Amino acid sequence: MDLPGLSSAGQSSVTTTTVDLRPETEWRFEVGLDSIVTLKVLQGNAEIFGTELAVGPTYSFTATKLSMFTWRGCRFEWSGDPLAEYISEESVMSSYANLHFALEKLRMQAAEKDAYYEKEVMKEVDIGKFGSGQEGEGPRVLIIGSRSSGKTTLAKILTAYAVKMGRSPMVVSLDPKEGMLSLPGTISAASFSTMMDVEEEESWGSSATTGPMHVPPKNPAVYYFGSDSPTDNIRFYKSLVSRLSIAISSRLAMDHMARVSGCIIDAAGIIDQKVGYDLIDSIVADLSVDVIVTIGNERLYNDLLKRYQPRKQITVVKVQRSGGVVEHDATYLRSIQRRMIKQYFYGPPKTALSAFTITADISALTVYTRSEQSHLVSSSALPIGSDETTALLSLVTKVEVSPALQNAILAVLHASAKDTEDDIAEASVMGFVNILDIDETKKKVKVLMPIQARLPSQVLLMGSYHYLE
Ligand SMILES: Nc1ncnc2c1ncn2[C@@H]1O[C@H](COP(=O)(O)OP(=O)(O)OP(=O)(O)O)[C@@H](O)[C@H]1O
Repeated sequence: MDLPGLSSAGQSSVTTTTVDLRPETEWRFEVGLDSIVTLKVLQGNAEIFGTELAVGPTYSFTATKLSMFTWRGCRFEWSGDPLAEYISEESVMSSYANLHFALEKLRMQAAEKDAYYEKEVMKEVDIGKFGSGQEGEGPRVLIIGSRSSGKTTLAKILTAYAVKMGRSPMVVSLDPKEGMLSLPGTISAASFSTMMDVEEEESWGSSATTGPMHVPPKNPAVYYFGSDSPTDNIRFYKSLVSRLSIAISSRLAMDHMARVSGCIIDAAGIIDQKVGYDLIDSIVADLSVDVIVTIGNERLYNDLLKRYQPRKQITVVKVQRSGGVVEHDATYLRSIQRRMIKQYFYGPPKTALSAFTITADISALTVYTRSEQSHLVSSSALPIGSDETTALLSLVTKVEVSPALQNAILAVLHASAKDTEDDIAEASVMGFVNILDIDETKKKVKVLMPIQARLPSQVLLMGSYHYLE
């Protein structure tokens, strides 16, 4: 019998589907921006991109494309309105697991050497010198493939498996359009020692540059490139990768666990022979890469093999592309980026934050943007004897705080207004703000911040991202 006012008539019933997933198969599903899919593992073991799901709790997903894989089989139930869902028997997970074990072997060797060095050599060595390329360092793995080949997914799987074995790999995202633990437009690195949040797969979970969170935040080193593709300004991009590599080396020098765990580097999908190979070269050199993994591209694999195999310390391997990888079109990418920006200020649905607005004097802010790369001065136009690099325009240029900045997302830099442009171009990111309003008459600017605080630095870097609620 229905209670008055609580009639079941007209209620939409939620259909739950129970599925038995056979060993070494995966359930792939896509969830749209405005829908939710929930799933619960009832028995057996299941993981999403290497991170294990617990038996019992309900996980919910929105705006994502994922695969739940099982090694030994599982029973689960799901409900909701996915854009697509199917079971695939053709998983590439065992080849990814083999790659993980090969890397693990290198980590074990590194740990042995590191223990010897810690004991025998460290007494006499300044710890600051014990950085990149030294004995006792785990593998530095660079993942390369064409766009939508599953690079980020492989990076997540290798990270999750390493963490499961008690490692703390330094994960490096060099793909600005994705923004690992940060906003789109950034490149970043963070040591991962705890499980990833499977419900926040697209952004690798939360970071300390976001507001307060329910899972322990990672503390990434972040640099702001300001747009989606490294080719938008190769010179600035390369300079930031160099800066990031210095930050990584100094973090590794201080962290024994991260040092022997090595680095997992997710590159942007630029692999054409002209710009792409040059970029790969500079990443390999800057980040002292010693293992290159190519995904599903025979020509790329062979080209890189020829290029790097003769250098004995670099190993080039290939793995298959998963048939489950879904291409992100431009509209989807923009929606995901918009969602990441919104969550940065307002929190994810399960931990809503109250963003905070402050008003500042226009004169108090110093805003920069990266210089156009077309400003590069040709050496033939330089006076005889001058060096091209010293004659280049600075990588960043000051911009007026004007209504053109309305809705812009600005990176708050670890910098002071007195710093030179060269210092500003190398500064890392503390967090982000959103310009809500600029009143030129009153000379005031309204700024949205993720937490209630004073603006921690008045030096801001503008990119191409805007946000309007
Ligand atoms: N086996 C799978 N089943 C379902 N979805 C998958 C699978 N593997 C990857 N995906 C999804 O496919 C999308 C693209 O994968 P991913 O981001 O790893 O590729 P990428 O090579 O890094 O892409 P890009 O070149 O755009 O950076 C992601 O949304 C990811 O979650």
